[in-house]
Amino acid sequence: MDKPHIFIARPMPHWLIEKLEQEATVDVWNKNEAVPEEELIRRTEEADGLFCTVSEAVTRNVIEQAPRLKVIATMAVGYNNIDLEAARENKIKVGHTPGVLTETTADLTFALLMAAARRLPEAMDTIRNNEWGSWAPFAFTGQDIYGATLGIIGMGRIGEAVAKRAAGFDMNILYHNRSRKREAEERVGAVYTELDELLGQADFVCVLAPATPETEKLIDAEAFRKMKKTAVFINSSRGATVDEPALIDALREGEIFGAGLDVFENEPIGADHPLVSLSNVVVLPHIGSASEKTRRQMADITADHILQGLKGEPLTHEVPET
Ligand SMILES: NC(=O)C1=CN([C@@H]2O[C@H](COP(=O)(O)OP(=O)(O)OC[C@H]3O[C@@H](n4cnc5c(N)ncnc54)[C@H](OP(=O)(O)O)[C@@H]3O)[C@@H](O)[C@H]2O)C=CC1
Ligand SMILES: O=CC(=O)O
Repeated sequence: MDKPHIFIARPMPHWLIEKLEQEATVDVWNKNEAVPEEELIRRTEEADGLFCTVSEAVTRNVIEQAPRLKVIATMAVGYNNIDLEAARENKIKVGHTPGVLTETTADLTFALLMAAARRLPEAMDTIRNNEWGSWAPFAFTGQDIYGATLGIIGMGRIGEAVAKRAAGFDMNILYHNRSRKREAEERVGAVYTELDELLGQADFVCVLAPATPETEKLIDAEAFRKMKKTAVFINSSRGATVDEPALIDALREGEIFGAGLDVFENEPIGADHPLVSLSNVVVLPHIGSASEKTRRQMADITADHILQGLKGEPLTHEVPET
């Protein structure tokens, strides 16, 4: 019998390809950029397994033109780029990587919070540009982190890990979810609030809810108006949760103090993106889970999901039913 066939949508290390080649033939997209839809259709039409990332739009169009496909495994916890309904209709299993990246992403989210609050990139540019004159009493004054109020929208795995870090800074922690998470309240001393109350009280507003139809542009112009003028907005979930033009206006007009962003409405963004030229914004290229250890583990789990799917076995982390 012919070996099954796998398409991997990114360059991957040899050990991972060799692991998959023991069971299948493997085709790899050798560019570090999203596979365009037409190419994705072409490369998956004969595939039994698709190994993808956050950047591929795995649409109904792609899925319906891949009659052999049994498993889609994304090297990410978020799966908003995959048409789950089309996958279910076509009896394709979908796997993701929850848990393994939680602490690494929480580290990055807290780093963004600190960098934006204390204006680190802006201050560093002063030295890079040879503009540091002397110690100046009111140069680069930012917002205090210690003892401030953190509002987390989406108190899931990563939200709670961020709250744990915040507790070490004696922060007051507010959170908003669709449902209360009483265990988290006990573990990190977080207080459940309605969204509007959180927006009005928080010194730091941090979005960690997934991109869903319900969270699309959840943070809009009105939400920014409700925030303190000294508030710092942090987004390391997905760009779709924020109305980006409204964020740009809020930053330009001083409705909020600053922002730390790891994700954007349309990724990648370039140097000409309006958010990049704003001095009160820290921008990162979607690197939340990017530690060497975590990315290796995510790749390995994703490869396991592919192999499990090819054998018709349950996936270790199948995406939850919605
Ligand atoms: N920047 C990066 O590199 C990374 C980004 N991410 C992003 O972080 C997200 C969260 O990951 P993780 O913590 O593991 O996921 P979880 O599923 O553990 O947490 C998500 C939380 O969001 C809450 N939520 C869902 N819908 C809403 C809503 N409409 N309003 C308010 N809260 C909501 C959920 O609670 P409830 O159901 O009660 O509402 C849940 O507690 C991922 O989906 C991904 O988009 C993840 C990893 C890396
Ligand atoms: O954005 C990354 C993810 O794991 O989701």
